[in-house]
Amino acid sequence: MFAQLGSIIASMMFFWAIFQQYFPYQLRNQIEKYSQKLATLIYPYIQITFHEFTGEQKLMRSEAYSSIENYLSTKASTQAKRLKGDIAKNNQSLVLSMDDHEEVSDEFNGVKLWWASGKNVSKPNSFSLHHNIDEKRYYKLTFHKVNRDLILGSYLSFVLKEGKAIKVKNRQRKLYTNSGSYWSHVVFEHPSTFETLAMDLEKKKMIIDDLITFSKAGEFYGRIGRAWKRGYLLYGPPGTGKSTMIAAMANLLGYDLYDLELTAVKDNTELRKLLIETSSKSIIVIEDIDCSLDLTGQRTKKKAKKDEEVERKSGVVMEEREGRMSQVTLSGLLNFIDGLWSACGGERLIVFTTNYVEKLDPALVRKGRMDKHIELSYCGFEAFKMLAKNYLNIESHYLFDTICELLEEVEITPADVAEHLMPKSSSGDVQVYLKSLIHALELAKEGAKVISVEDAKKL
Ligand SMILES: Nc1ncnc2c1ncn2[C@@H]1O[C@H](COP(=O)(O)OP(=O)(O)OP(=O)(O)O)[C@@H](O)[C@H]1O
Ligand SMILES: [Mg+2]
Repeated sequence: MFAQLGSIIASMMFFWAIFQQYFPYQLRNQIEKYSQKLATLIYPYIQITFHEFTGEQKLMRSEAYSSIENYLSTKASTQAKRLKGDIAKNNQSLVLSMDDHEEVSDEFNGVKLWWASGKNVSKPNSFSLHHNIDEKRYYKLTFHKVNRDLILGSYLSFVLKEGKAIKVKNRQRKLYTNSGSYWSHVVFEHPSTFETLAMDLEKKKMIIDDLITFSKAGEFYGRIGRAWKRGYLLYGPPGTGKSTMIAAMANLLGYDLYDLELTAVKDNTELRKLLIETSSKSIIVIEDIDCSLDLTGQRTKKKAKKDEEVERKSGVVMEEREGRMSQVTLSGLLNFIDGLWSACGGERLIVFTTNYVEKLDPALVRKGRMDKHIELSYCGFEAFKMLAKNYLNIESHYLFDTICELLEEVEITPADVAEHLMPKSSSGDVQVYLKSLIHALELAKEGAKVISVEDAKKL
């Protein structure tokens, strides 16, 4: 009934627009005033329109509009008959929104309201080179006037918040790397998750809990007057899953990753600039912190040639590359972590990785700076079972007992185990993979170092 009433009022307005020019100015004002009053009397609904584009030139896409679009996407997919589909998030999931001139209803605290989508089409400018028809989309919210306070207050802020949260969930995450003093990024599409990460189950659960608690604790950090940040130090031998875990963290929280290459940063000023440019909801990663920073805080500018040669041979990453001398100091990094860092917004994790935790300066790893120290270690039986499940899709096998015994005596990294479990032929015989692993473990037990698959084959 009200829809009809609406259209009657609309047509009245239309005729009014045509005839008003024939009325004297004074009278026109009076008529307008009373007709508005009459309209609100018989039409007890309030309408709010949210246009897609805002700003003076109407070029800026309105944030409210896109939040509403996201918020309505779930409602649209169950209620609307005509939908628009679009691809989002790593080109994998489909995002649906309602097509033009569709309507969906919503309920908030027992109050019913309606959202309609619409568009205004204006004729193309005949002088314009582009004969695109100018379409201006909008969402219109209709609700009863008795609910005005509720809708304008809590409902709308609820919609905007929900919409933003959905957007964050659907957005494409990015992996940033620094080359000199600026960041460049690619789409972050690492498949690693905590489910596929092989490690002690209890430890894994603790880390996940810690991360989730952190991501939800914005209000808490604000209340106790601390910056919303957390530092992790991941340490352990190469191939134990430090980098893999960082990717899993980013996937779990939906954060962007900033992979900071300290050796490419010229000095502390440049470091500060880079770190300030990072956005919130991000993880800043400094890999192999022991190699990228001279931890005495004093940079050795000239190295004896002999030393250099030794380093090159042993494959140690050098701090000076291609003749570039990085002047970033430990104190520069620490100052940032404690000082400026705290001032520039929240929801940031900083993760350091190292193979040699004992080499790090105590100042860098003390509590409060690095809140959590996580050791990633050699592959235990539990971790092996997880890898076997992921790689071979088996939960038990008669060879597991042998492997369990061997793993207790031999130190082998998850990366090495994974290497043996990788499918190498189409037959995919589980036994062959497990035997190859047992063979490697036995050899290692006999005193030889853990050997790779290739070496095992040669033998
Ligand atoms: N705990 C693990 N769970 C599952 N896969 C793992 C694990 N550890 C290592 N891997 C596998 O081994 C490969 C190497 O691991 P990763 O790069 O994470 O090691 P890392 O600890 O970062 O080593 P480095 O200290 O040399 O940087 C990964 O591609 C991953 O597939
Ligand atoms: Mg790594």
